[in-house]
Amino acid sequence: MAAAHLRFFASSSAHYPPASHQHAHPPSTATLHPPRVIPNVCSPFTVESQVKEMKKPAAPVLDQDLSPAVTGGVRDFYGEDTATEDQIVTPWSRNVACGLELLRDPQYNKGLAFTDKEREYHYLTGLLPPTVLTQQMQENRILHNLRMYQDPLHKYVAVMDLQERNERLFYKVLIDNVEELLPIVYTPTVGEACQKYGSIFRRPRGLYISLKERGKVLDVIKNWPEKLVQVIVVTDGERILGLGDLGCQGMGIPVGKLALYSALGGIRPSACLPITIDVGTNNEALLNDPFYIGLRRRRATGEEYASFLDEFMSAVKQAYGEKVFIQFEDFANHNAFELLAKYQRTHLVFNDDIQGTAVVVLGGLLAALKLTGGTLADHTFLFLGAGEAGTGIAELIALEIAKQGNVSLQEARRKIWMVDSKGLIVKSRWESLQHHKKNFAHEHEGCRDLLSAVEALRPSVLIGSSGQRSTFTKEVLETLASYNQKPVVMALSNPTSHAECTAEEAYKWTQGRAIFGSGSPFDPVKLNDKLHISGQANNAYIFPGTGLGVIISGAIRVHDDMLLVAARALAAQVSKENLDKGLVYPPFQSIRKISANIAAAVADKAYELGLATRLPRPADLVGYAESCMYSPQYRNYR
Ligand SMILES: NC(=O)C1=CN([C@@H]2O[C@H](COP(=O)(O)OP(=O)(O)OC[C@H]3O[C@@H](n4cnc5c(N)ncnc54)[C@H](OP(=O)(O)O)[C@@H]3O)[C@@H](O)[C@H]2O)C=CC1
Ligand SMILES: CC(=O)C(=O)O
Ligand SMILES: [Mg+2]
Repeated sequence: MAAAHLRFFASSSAHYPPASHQHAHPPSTATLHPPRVIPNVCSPFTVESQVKEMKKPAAPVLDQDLSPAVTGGVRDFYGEDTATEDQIVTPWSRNVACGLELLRDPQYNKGLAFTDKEREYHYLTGLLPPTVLTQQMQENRILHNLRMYQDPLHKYVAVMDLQERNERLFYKVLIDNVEELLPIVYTPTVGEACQKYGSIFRRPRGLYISLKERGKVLDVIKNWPEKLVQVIVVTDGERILGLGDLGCQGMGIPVGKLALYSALGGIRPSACLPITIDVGTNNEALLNDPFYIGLRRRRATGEEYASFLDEFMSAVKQAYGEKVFIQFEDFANHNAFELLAKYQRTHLVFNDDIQGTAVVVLGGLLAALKLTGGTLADHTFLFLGAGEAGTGIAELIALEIAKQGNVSLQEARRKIWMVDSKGLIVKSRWESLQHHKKNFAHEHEGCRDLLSAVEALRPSVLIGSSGQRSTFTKEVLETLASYNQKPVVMALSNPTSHAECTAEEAYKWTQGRAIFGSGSPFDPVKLNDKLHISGQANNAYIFPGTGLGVIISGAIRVHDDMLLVAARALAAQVSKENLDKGLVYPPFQSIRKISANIAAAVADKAYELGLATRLPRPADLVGYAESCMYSPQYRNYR
C-alpha cells in the first residue's frame, strides 16, 4: 500500500512516541505517517546501546517490510522480542535528550536556534548565550566563516565539523550552496582529505570493518545505531579517485558520497551508512606513516579477500534486509567487475564507478548530440583508459546505440575504441586482455599511443578515464579539432590534478570549439572574448537520483534499462540556454529537481520491468519522489 512505502521517507524525529511508550528498540520510523503529514513538534530522542555484547547472535530478520505487526506497534526488527534465552541481543534503549547531551547530538542540536521555550523545556538555559538565531542566520554565519579560509582542506575540516555538530544546518548549508561546496565535500578536496585522513581525523564517521573482525562482521554492523538503513556506500580504499590505494583512509569517499545522497538526492541521513572494509593496504607510505588509521598489513587477496567480502555481504543482508541499496565505490578494477557480477545476482548492488559514470557520460553525450547533430551511431568514440569507468561507459553507449538503431550490441561496439597503458586495444592483443576489455578489441593495427590512435581512427568523441594527468596533449587536441567542427572532449579523471586536460587547454587547443566536460570542476574560461562554461561529467549527477528511484519503487535489482532511462532523464534536463553556453549538463544548482526526475525515470522503469515491490505505483512519480526527499529545516521541539 502507498502508505507503507511513504513511511520510509518521513522524518524520524517528528514521530517518536512519547517517552512513556518506549520500546526496547532504537527509534524507528516504522510507525511513521506519509511524509507530507509532519507535525510541528517532536522530542529529541537519542539512542544508546547499553551493553555491547551478550551471548550469541539473534536470529536475523530478512524481511525489511516494516508494516506494523498484527497487534500494532513496531516490527521486531532484529528478532529481539522473539529471541530465546540462548540468543544474544543488543539492548538498545532510547532517551529524551536534554542539556549538554542535546547540544552534543548532531541529529538534534540546533545551537543558537533553540528558542527560549525549547531552552527552558530541555534544560538548556545558561548553556547557550542569550541570542536566538534563525537557521538562515546560522547559515550566513557559517558561510562567512568558511569563505575566510583560503585552503580548501581547512574548509573541508570546517564543513565536516559542522556535520558532526549540527546535521540539519550542515545539510541546509550544503543544499543552498551546492555549487560552492561540492568541490569541498567532494572532488577535488575530498581526495586530499583522504590522503591526510589520519592527520585530520577528529571523530569517527561511518563503520570500519577490518579483517580483525572476520567471523564477527554481523556483530560489528549491529553496533551501528540506526536500524533503518536504506543506502550503503562501501569501499575497500584500493582505488580512491585517481589517487590509488589509500587503504582505510578511503573512508572520506563513502562519507562524502552519502552526504551527497542526502543533500542531492534527499535520502534521510539516518538511512545512509558509510562503510570502509579494511583488508590492509599496499601503500608503503601509509604503512610507514605513524598517523595511519588502518590495519598495518598488506592487502588480503584471493580466498582471504573473497570470503571476507562474502561474510560482509551476507551480514548486510541479515542486518538490513533484501532491499538495502549497496553502492560499491572506488574498488580496484581487479575486484570491482567481479564483485558486481557476483553480487548483482543476490543483492541490490550498484557500482558507481562502472555504472554511475556510464550514465552521466551517456547523458552528456545525448545532450551533446543537440549541438553536433546526428545520432550516437554517427560518432566514433575513443577512450584513454579501459578500466571500470572507461569500459562501463563504453558498454552503456553501445547498448544505447543498439537500442536506438536496432542493431546488435556487437555491431554497436565497433564504433568504440580504447587505449590502455599498453596502447590501442586490438584483436591481436586478445590473449592477454582482461575480460572487461575484450568486447572492444577490434581488427586493426596496433597504435602505441593516444596520438597515433587519434590519427588512425579520427574519433569525434574523446573520453579520458585513465587517471593520468595531461595526457590530452596539445598535439592530440589539435589533431582532433583539425577534422571535427565540434569535438566532444571529456576529461573524467579525478581529482583535478589527474585530469587528462584542463578546461583552458581543451578550449585553447580546439580554438574554442570543443564541447568539454570534466570529472572535477573547472572555472569558466575566457577565450577571444567568449566565456566558455564547462559541465561537470561526474557521477554525482546520477547516484543520488538513481538510489532514490530504486528506494521509492522498492526495486529489487538494478537493470541496465534503468541506467539508460536515467541517462535520458539527465539529458532531457539540459535546456536550450545551457546548450547555447556549450553546457551539456544542467547546473548543479537545480540538482534536487534533477535527482527527482532521474528517480522518477528509474522507478518508472523498475515498475515496467516488474522489479518494483512498492505497490501500487504512485501516479505522479516525480511529485512522489520530491515528497519523499529529506528537508534540513529545523523541527520545533516540545
Ligand atoms: N568523472 C567521474 O564521475 C568518474 C571519474 N573516474 C576517474 O577515472 C579514473 C579511472 O578510474 P577507473 O576507470 O576506475 O580506473 P581503472 O584503474 O579501472 O582504469 C584505469 C585505466 O587507465 C589505463 N591507464 C593507466 N595509465 C595509462 C596511460 N598512461 N595511458 C593510457 N591508459 C592508461 C589503465 O590501463 P591498464 O588497463 O593497461 O592498466 C586502465 O585501463 C580515475 O581518475 C577516477 O577518478 C572514475 C569514476 C567516475
Ligand atoms: C567520481 C568518482 O566516483 C571517482 O572519481 O571515482
Ligand atoms: Mg568513485
